[in-house]
Amino acid sequence: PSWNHHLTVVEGFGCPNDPRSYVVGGGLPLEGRPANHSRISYAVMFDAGSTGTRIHVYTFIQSESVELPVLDNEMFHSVKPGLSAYADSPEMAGHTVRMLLKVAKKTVPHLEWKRTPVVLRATAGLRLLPAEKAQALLDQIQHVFDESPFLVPDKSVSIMNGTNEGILAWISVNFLTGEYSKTKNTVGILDLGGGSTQITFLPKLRKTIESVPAADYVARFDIFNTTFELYTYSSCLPKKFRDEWSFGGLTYQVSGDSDGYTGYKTCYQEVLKVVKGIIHQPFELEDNTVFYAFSYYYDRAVDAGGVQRGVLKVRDFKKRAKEVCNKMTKSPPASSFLCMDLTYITCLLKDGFGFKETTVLQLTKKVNNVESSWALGAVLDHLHNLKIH
Ligand SMILES: Nc1ccn([C@@H]2O[C@H](COP(=O)(O)OP(=O)(O)O)[C@@H](O)[C@H]2O)c(=O)n1
Repeated sequence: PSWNHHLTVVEGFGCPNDPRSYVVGGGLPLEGRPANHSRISYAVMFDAGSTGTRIHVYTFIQSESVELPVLDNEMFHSVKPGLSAYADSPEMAGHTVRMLLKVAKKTVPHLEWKRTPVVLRATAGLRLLPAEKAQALLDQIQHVFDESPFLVPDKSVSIMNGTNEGILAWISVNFLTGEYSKTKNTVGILDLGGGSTQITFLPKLRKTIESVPAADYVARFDIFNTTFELYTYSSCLPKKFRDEWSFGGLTYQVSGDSDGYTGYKTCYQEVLKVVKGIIHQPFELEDNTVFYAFSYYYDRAVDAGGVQRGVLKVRDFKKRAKEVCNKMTKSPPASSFLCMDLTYITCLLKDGFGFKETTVLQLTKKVNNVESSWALGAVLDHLHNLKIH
């Protein structure tokens, strides 16, 4: 199979410097596209996350000879807060999705609307809401989709489980790095969201698969006549982000304990209580497996001033956590949750998953200018039915 990964930014959407929205494109020059043997198609995926709702509009070139399509374009736009903030006013959730659909209408040519699928998958935010509140939000969105001029497939609006989030993010990143076709060099993924965290990789040793504590740590799916067998683990962990934390229509005031101890060591002991023992440590986390870490891993590394050319060792998180936390004992911090978050990440990586301090992580927001998220994998699964089980 041939792969086209030459994606370049060609046009901004909305405000040109707005990091929440952009379009990438490039791919093959138009005159280079074989007219009879390939066709252009579009797909719309909504990521209803705990901290925001995002729309991805993908343009694919499908040639007859290649099983998977070539990604030509991604139009992306995001809004805050996430849909769970509208737990008591579902019509606001519908309004959010209706507004974002305007992006799809601008991107997809009019004639293609009725052939273009629209799908929404919700993650931790809706998973954590009472079932009837989450259902009211989903019903409202289904209604907006049904009213739209796009193709609405069966089960187009649903809550996705954490395991699928991990697998689909793995598919996305390996599709974008082009590592699918060379199964030996696939990269692992680490995702840390507002309400859940995932680790997924292709084990090199049989023992890693054999030593999992439960069957749902292993995911299988078919692509290119190969069955991939991945180690995947998704965990939902209590977290204290922000000084005011809103969820499901309630706002929680979060404050420090004035009599409590401060500093990295004490903070680490506290975080350890949450992480230790509840996360399975996979048998192998070999130094030669590259892990791509995104979402909060990336955001917090940037906040800590620690991303150098996108590469960071586990011990760099620890170093920055120590500096930030120990400085806090002397003067008030610039960002009140940075100490806690960096300590949390260090603890999750070391004592949670069992990474070595020397493990190198590839911190990334985008791969080849396309958002690193499960959304692309979810579209590929939808279009090609990868039979994940
Ligand atoms: N396309 C995306 C999606 C999420 N994110 C970041 O990922 C973090 C949390 O993601 P999320 O709201 O989807 O959380 P979960 O619902 O997955 O727990 C935030 O820092 C987002 O800004 C991103 O950078 N790009």
